Amino acid sequence: MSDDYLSRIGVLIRDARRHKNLTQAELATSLRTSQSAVARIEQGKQNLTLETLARIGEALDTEVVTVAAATPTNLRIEGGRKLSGAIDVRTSKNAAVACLCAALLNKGRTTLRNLARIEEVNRITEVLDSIGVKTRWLPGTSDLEITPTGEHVTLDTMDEAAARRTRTILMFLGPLLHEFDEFKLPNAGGCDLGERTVEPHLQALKNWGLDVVASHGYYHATVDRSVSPTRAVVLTERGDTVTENALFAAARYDGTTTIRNASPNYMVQDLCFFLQELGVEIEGIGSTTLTVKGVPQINKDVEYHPSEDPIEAMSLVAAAIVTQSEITINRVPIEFMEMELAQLELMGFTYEMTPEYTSCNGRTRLVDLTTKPGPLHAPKDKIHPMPFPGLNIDNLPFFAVIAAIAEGSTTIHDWVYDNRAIYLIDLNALGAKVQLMDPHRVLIEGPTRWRPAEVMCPPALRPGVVILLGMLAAPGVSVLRNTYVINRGYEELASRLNAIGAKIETFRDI
Ligand SMILES: CC(=O)N[C@H]1[C@@H](OP(=O)(O)OP(=O)(O)OC[C@H]2O[C@@H](n3ccc(=O)[nH]c3=O)[C@H](O)[C@@H]2O)O[C@H](CO)[C@@H](O)[C@@H]1O
Ligand SMILES: C=C(OP(=O)(O)O)C(=O)O
Repeated sequence: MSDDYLSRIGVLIRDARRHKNLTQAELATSLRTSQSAVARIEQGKQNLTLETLARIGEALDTEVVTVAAATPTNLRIEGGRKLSGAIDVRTSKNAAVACLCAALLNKGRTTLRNLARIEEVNRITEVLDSIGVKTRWLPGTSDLEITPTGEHVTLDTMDEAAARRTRTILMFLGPLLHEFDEFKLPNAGGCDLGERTVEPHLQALKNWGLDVVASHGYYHATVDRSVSPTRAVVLTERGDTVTENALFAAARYDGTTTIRNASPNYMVQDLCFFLQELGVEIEGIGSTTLTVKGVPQINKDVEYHPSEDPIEAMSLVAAAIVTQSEITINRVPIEFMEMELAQLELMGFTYEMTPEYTSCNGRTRLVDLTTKPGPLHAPKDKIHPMPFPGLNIDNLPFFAVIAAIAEGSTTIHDWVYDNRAIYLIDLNALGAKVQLMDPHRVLIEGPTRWRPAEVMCPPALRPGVVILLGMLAAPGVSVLRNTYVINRGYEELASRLNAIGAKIETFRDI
């Protein structure tokens, strides 16, 4: 490589690292090299092998320096087509990750049936495999078998690159506090949505003696076995994964725990159902107070079917609305879509539903929903999320693309994430009129005269899909670049949409 080329790559790497808020030392740790080597690379003073470039690309989650098989996936979308036919909602990412972490509580074999085959699950199975928990897709199925191979997991061999690409690693704290008096985990990653809190997890787990110090890119955890919950554990945020961590701790605690301000959301319910299969007694599922009678040692061969994804259901409803299509969306977990549908009805949306039937977990209620195309108008009031049974925060971004086709102005207020609403202005490249009022509120003027565009996928899952849906609406050929984040949460989304009439081609650079 010429020196000039090396310094250009160096600048790209430096910029991508800063964008990820990593220090040179933190990047060096994930590359298993020294801070001075990273400094030399960024100054263009270090010869780079293709393998090193690929590893840097992975660590920074950027296409800039990615090569070979790790090149980014792009989508070419021929928009303006109507969709028709039927599509099934797959099982949810968020229940999958909760159950995968819960499998760490079990010394027996766990089989998770019909799991979504998505990148988020792949990252966690990579982490599990690297610490001595064997994972295996049963041939010809989407059933994942998880078997511990020793008395304890081996954290020293953890695939840190995989761990750092997901926030889920934070949910290893709860299961691992039962295994070790002292351990360390790499810091959590995931979608770039601004700062996301960790403190509520640590406050919750303190009740079981866990103390965590974060330094140099790791959580250093110690467990004081003399500490156990003496009164109700009150969560300082009604977070989904916080509640899950508290449940992991309570599940193998030799006693009964009451968890207050628990999230009653869909993935927490799925986790509770799975923990019940493991023999843990839980009362109050679906409410904000959970009472858990733990089982100190769990060694059971169990299977569990996580339920269908309300966020995918909402994504598909939005796809139908923006393409003005009549489609049937099968297996919609209706309890977790009621607010969204009520909000859509306020905007003039109509649909039909079948009677309810039960998901394979035996608990979650499903319907098949048929969308009816028709004109939509802006709602009178702002649209905002609330903890379940409110409108799901992960479904909020889809209202942006829906508001863009509705007549009038819609305000969307995302109080939850510091950095998610901002990605919605990428819809403007497709002709939408989305104005960022402040970091948490956007104002959308509809209807939109869509036009095709080439857009870099935002580094966040739901906004990425929102842009994709805008492209489905826009007549002409659009390109969405670097879509890893979409694959983090949706299984084969492009080909499944193609099966109902979309025209989306997947291609890679280089
Ligand atoms: C794997 C998984 O299940 N991920 C979901 C989970 O992430 P997770 O449970 O990790 O969500 P976070 O803990 O990051 O919470 C999201 C944001 O909401 C804020 N917050 C949360 C609760 C609360 O009572 N008050 C409050 O202010 C947090 O400070 C944070 O900024 O919940 C998020 C919010 O529903 C969803 O977007 C994620 O898809
Ligand atoms: C924010 C999301 O997920 P995660 O918690 O995995 O980042 C999401 O599913 O939209």
